[in-house]
Amino acid sequence: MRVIREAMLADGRVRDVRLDGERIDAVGEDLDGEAFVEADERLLLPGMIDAHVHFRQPGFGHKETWASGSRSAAAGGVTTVVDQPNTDPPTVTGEAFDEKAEFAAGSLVDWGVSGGVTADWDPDSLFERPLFALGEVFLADSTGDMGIDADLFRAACRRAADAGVVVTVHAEDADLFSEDAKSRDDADAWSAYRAADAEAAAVERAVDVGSEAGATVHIAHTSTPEGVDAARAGDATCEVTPHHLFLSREDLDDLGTFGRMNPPLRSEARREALFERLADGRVDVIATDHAPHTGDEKDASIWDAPSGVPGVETALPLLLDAAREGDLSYERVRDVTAANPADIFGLPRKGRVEAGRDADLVLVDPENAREIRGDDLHSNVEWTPFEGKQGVFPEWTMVRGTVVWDGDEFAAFDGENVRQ
Ligand SMILES: NC(=O)N[C@@H](CC(=O)O)C(=O)O
Ligand SMILES: [Zn+2]
Ligand SMILES: [Zn+2]
Repeated sequence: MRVIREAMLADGRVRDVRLDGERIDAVGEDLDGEAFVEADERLLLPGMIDAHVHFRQPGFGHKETWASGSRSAAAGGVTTVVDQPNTDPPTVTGEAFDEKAEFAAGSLVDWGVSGGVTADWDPDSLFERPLFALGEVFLADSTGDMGIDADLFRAACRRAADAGVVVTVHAEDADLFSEDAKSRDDADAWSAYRAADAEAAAVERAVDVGSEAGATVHIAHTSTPEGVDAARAGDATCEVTPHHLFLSREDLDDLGTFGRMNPPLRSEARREALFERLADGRVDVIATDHAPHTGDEKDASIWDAPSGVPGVETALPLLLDAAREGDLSYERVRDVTAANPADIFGLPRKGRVEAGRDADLVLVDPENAREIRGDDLHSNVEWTPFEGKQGVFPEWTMVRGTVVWDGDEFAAFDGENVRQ
């Protein structure tokens, strides 16, 4: 059996990790076996589970494909991705799920597909499929215009509760958007329009409706400290994106319409308060909301540009750089990128460097930071909102025992549905 020798784990222990095919066989000292990698105390982490990506197929393959999106994931240390339902057709029927699953079969990393909710969804056929989660359920319109009303949300929560499936929620309350901002045409107008207060109000409603229905609620891309606090107060889990942790309204002068996304960038004070909640354990999950649009599409007025930014390849590198700077512990990085999403979404084989789990692993030299450049990334869209920031990228990424990215090239590998 192959052994990764003397790897530093997130908690600081130096251990050998022995692999048996697709699984981790043992974690210990001086393990027998054939040396596969001398880690020399470089950091070995469980691969990131990115519970929120938009890989765009079927329907929008000019923005991203499962092939390009999953290569980008692998190069960023992500070993499992979960796709969202705002494709064409939207993933709101069993048949649409099957159509997307055929595209997903071309993924280089393991994957899940969530089912969505619209007025013409078909819950009976949808819940027959191996859904990763129900969601993201859009309480306000975003890309794809899948916003739904309160009654349908309640009904959807009941169905999810019956099926034992987690509901993931895009929580913004459009009634609280600030119409005044519509007279402006600068990039910051989007942040003024989709006001910060509109998030916590929607989170509160979502956790109330969810608990009444007996559903387990997870708040997607929580962008404000008030939103995180409301989720915790209501016993919901929450995820936060890298863009809301590493960018704020102050960056919009540079980003222009490329910095438009939902929920939008917030004030620097809110960004700092969000980061504090990441560092101290109040944030459960980091997920990217990787939402690529082409440069041509983004190059429009603030009211016409589509919402969303890519991020699947830069999330772990940005977090590892924050850890290198001492702003975050490696244990927190491990928990929010792997251990917690595995627990919240029920993936017993993923998320930890532990005997019996899948060998989904990332090796990094924690001091080796480099500049993030859109040109170096592997998404189909050749831009990043994090251009010029520092990132610590993986030396290699392994999915179920196969090195799918060796820092230079991708292997041929078939990712599998984590729900099957
Ligand atoms: N976040 C975004 O601004 N856009 C997402 C949709 C979404 O997650 O709301 C997209 O699919 O483009
Ligand atoms: Zn969303
Ligand atoms: Zn999304």
